[in-house]
Amino acid sequence: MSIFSRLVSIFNPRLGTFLDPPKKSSTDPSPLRIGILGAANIAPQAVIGPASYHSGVVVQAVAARDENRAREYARQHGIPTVFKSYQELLDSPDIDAVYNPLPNYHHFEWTMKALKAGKHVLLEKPSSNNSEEMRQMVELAKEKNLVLLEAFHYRFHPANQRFREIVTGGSLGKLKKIEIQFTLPYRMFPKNDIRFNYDLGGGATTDLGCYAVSYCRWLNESEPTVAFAKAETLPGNPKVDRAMKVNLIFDSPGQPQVLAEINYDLARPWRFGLIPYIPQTGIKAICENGVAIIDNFPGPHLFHTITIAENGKPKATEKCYKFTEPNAVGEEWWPTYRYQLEAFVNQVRGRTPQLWITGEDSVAQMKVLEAIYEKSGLEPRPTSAYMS
Ligand SMILES: NC(=O)C1=CN([C@@H]2O[C@H](COP(=O)(O)OP(=O)(O)OC[C@H]3O[C@@H](n4cnc5c(N)ncnc54)[C@H](OP(=O)(O)O)[C@@H]3O)[C@@H](O)[C@H]2O)C=CC1
Ligand SMILES: O=C1OC[C@@H](O)[C@H](O)[C@H]1O
Repeated sequence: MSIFSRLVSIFNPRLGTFLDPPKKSSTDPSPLRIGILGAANIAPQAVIGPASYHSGVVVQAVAARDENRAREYARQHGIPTVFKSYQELLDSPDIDAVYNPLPNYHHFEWTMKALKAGKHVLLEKPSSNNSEEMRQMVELAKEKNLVLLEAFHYRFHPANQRFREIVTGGSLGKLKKIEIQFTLPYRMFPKNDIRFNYDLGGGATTDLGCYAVSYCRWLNESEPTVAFAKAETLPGNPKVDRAMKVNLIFDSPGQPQVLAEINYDLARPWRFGLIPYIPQTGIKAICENGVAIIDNFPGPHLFHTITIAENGKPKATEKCYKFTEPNAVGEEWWPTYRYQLEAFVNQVRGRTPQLWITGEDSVAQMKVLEAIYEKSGLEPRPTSAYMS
């Protein structure tokens, strides 16, 4: 245990355990063997860490464009096998499932190739660069009877499920308006980050906006129209949205119209050019009889508060790190990604996961992202050259 996690443990045992989780005491005799495409920054958080305390999974291999990079990454993260290329990993009979955290433009090609090679795929968000790409991936996964999951990890965490239950559960009345902020300060990502690269499918909409859109669609369980979308771009980078303000309208028969006001920014300029703003990651749901707020919806395992202000009642707050149902799986310190991995493995193994994101959901999601780019006047993200 590092000195840092020891110190954290003293003040917050839950966070301390999250930082230094107990290793699994045993591994299933035939665990799901995951291969990672690319020595990606996000993989330790999203898969390698969570797999280290999931008895049904091992991270078996990594492949990178540069073999030495893959070797170093494997050494750092204790991954037993290194492949010289992504295709070599896909061709291996020792890999059952693939985690695809490549830049968005490459999601389609390498997911299609993985499915063709008979591998299940955990695919990073956004699933693709457009709905046609995702439609083809979903079709192939179905044809091959393989699992394909867009990694919207936030949905699997009890805090977000609890927030949705509060908003849609009835006592606050019907939902009328949603406000979402997802902003990160300037310099959080370097200028050459994949997020600012049009050819790789970058942009604030594909990177951050996708969460906001996904959340609103989940709360409404219907598809919106894009009423307004105004982009801000970086100097010299006119095709990439640094930030965007978006209004979505959900108009379901028999329901009040719901307006979603969304604001996201990948590099929010500093106050007076000197002081970085802290990240904003909050959602406010305004209903007929009150308001509910969740802060930190993308990373509720680190911290979060759900605030409920029902008309005529004192304001209440809740925290929800664990499901309360008697047979529910999970620990207070589990991150969103661990809950997601649980669902992915259950689905592959033919056990019903507690929550799932269907391929159809991910296709519809991409339609909204396309519509946002269209409304804003920015070009659509480029379709993969691998598209037949
Ligand atoms: N679920 C979540 O919480 C998060 C999800 N993401 C998603 O994960 C994906 C990867 O993000 P992140 O880990 O930050 O990205 P990285 O910058 O770490 O890139 C991931 C991999 O993409 C490959 N790559 C990088 N640049 C290029 C390029 N110019 N051309 C071709 N391939 C390239 C590299 O593979 P190689 O090692 O083989 O060279 C790299 O390891 C994105 O889709 C992003 O949206 C990102 C962060 C959080
Ligand atoms: O969760 C996230 O937060 C930061 C983003 O840039 C990243 O891509 C996203 O998935």
